[in-house]
Amino acid sequence: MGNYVLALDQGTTSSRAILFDREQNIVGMAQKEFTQFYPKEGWVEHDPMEIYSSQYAVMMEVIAQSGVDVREISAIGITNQRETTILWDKSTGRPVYNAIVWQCRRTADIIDDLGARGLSGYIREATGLVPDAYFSGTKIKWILDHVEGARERAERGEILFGTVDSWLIWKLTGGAVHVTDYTNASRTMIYNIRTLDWDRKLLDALDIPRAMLPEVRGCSEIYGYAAVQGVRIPIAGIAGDQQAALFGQCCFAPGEAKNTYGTGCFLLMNTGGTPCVSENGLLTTIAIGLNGKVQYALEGSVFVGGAVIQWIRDEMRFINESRDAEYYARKVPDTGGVYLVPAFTGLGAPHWDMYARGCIVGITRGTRREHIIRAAQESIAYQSYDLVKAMERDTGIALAELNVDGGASRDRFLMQFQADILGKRVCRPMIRETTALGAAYLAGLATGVWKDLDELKKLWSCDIRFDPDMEEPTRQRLLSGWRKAVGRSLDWAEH
Ligand SMILES: Nc1ncnc2c1ncn2[C@@H]1O[C@H](COP(=O)(O)OP(=O)(O)O)[C@@H](O)[C@H]1O
Ligand SMILES: O=P(O)(O)OC[C@H](O)CO
Repeated sequence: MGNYVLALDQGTTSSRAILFDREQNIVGMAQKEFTQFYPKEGWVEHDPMEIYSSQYAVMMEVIAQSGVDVREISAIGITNQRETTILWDKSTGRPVYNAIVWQCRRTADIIDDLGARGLSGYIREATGLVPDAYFSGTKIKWILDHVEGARERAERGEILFGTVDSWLIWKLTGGAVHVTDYTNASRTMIYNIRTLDWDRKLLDALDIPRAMLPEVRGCSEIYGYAAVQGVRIPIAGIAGDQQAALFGQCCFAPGEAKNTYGTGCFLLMNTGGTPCVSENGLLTTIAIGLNGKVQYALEGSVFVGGAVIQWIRDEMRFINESRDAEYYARKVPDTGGVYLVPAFTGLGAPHWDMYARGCIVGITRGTRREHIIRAAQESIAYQSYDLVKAMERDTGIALAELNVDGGASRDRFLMQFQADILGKRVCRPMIRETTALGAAYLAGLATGVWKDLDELKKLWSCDIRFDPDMEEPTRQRLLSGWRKAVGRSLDWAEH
């Protein structure tokens, strides 16, 4: 058995590969951004071939760069942007359409139609999800409806569906394996999280043939082998990226939670072996499936988190690099009363408004670029605040502190503001790449690199703590402004 585990982390904006050793040290890391397509207002697509080629390139790069002999790599773990939907031709391995990305709003009317047919309650009950264009189900239907002959071919099993994990495994195994795991299946809106099977009623409602669906497996087992430099490496772990981060933060027990600041923000709490139903706009989802048993989680999903910094950088051109946001935010003592609500693709939890759109309010003659940059950063923390409060109301558990990770968690201004606005300590772990670490854990557990969860927990440690330092009246005043600003963005787009 080798001494290394390779994690492939296929995110919304980039593909990453990270090589870990047994002591959980990062031995090598490679990352590649890939193209985002916005063919129409509110639509978001990726090229599945570019997803695969960028992921394959970083995998090879990290191996070459680390100098590790491939025979020393025990296993590959896969983690991925969730819900993003890919359909491909089984015989050629070619996608039949671009990947429809989780953020894409094009299927909002299909959701409205399901609601009109009285299925909203059933969707919540069976899948744990709030009916929304976010999830894969309506995206599959859209492709089947719009690509000529696709439904008939899917019925014959000639066209396959997969989330990004399935797609990567299919490609890496040379078309031999068509699987997904419980966590990714739980994000499709066609998977029943209680019976642990694809849901017949929802498949019928969306006219999705069962023959095109992958087999759903546990998160830590050998699914197949990838041939790398002539060596067969087992692919032995799969989890959607948010669940992988929860696992990578060692939130193995009920009540343990983390918040990830990536493209979006995702707060997940492990709720144990029975699904916990939210009354505050959170999702019930599968946290992990190990040894034939699943654990559930409550999740708050915010669509635009770190992505608002990219928008400030790429569309507004206020900054050159994401890390400059912190510098400019600190140049002003506050936002001067400005709020930015980044409802660019609607609002997720706790509002679930597909027709909300972004707004900047409170602008005066004195508003400067710095104020807007700071308002953008603060919006990430306010949205996360709303998630924490919803979760505390649902579970009756007051979080003692917030465990954080993800690309935007390196922004110290943001982390301090998060602690201030929450009135809670924020704790950032030594390894911020917890998503990849979670995938590595799953693959390493399946192949004997690590013995059990206790061994993993022993090696985990918090690196930096941010303690709250804001007067209560200020906190309340800022939060009340945020609530007013959110009100302005709701139900904006025509429908
Ligand atoms: N120094 C920084 N300050 C603020 N935001 C950042 C910084 N670095 C990265 N980000 C944001 O973090 C996000 C990328 O985080 P990452 O965890 O890599 O996301 P994903 O897995 O969604 O691709 C981007 O949206 C980016 O704007
Ligand atoms: O790519 P990320 O890290 O923003 O994660 C995307 C989520 O999985 C979407 O649900």
